[in-house]
Amino acid sequence: MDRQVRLIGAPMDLGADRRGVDMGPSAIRYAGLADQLESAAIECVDYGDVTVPRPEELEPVADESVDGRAKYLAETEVVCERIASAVDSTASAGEFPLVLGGDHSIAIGTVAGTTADDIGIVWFDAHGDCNTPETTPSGNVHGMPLAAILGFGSFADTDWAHASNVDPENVALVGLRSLDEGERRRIQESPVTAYTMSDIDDRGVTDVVESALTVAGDGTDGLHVSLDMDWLDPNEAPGVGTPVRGGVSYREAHVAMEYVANCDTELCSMEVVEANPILDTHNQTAELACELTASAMGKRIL
Ligand SMILES: NC(=[NH2+])NCCC[C@H](N)C(=O)O
Ligand SMILES: [Mn+2]
Ligand SMILES: [Mn+2]
Repeated sequence: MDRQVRLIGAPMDLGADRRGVDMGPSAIRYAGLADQLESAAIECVDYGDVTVPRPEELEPVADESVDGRAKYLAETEVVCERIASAVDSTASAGEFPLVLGGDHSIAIGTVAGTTADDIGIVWFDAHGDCNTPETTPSGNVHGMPLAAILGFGSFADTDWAHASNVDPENVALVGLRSLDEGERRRIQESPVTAYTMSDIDDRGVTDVVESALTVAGDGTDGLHVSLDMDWLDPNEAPGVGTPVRGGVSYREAHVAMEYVANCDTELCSMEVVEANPILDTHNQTAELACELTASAMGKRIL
């Protein structure tokens, strides 16, 4: 990374069922992200956290049916606008925005803040995150951010979420192994490219990640990388709210991030999400989040 990295904390937990993921940014900082970047000669400055309302402070939503379909969507919009503005001013200052989650709903804000005309996205996740308020089984917005960014279902008219600079043709999901029925159909019907864990089993992680980077980088002028810690196997990353067996290994995750760092298309933003210290073992998941982002920023073994 040739630009200074600006850390933006997004202590967001309104999109997930489990409390504690709001402590992700502190846990990742505590694990030593700034030091790791600096030891790899990557300059780093900490912007602090964007403000997120706590669920206890919020008025219960009167219309239960709306609330049930996408919980805290109005509050998510407010938080995502704050994240977008932090990302936008970071990019405008010539720095690189690295957003620390928080649950995955924050990705809507990161992408909304990107300044490139055409961006591609690589989404490393066990889940598709392509539910809409119409298909969600849980009502949790962290299961919907990619659908929101791509304007699926009723997200088509939400201009705070639906990103005009992202063509679904330039979006690749990597590592899928848990899909709800509605999002499975949505992914099959859309031009998004999805690589499941079976593809990684068959082809190996480097081949899959190379293809994903080509999908996202071809004809675009910026690359956004979204790293959900539940992409990894729960043995490596136990501190996540929605763990799914059969994820990538420690080394597979590192090599994937090294490929991200070497990609020809310029990286324009990244977020690392879903690390939840309450569910973790000795901060193992946040430490891994920190190591993997350092690899994506260009840290090397030798
Ligand atoms: N970012 C995540 N961890 N998402 C998990 C989503 C789980 C499930 N598919 C749902 O929509 O509720
Ligand atoms: Mn996930
Ligand atoms: Mn996710």
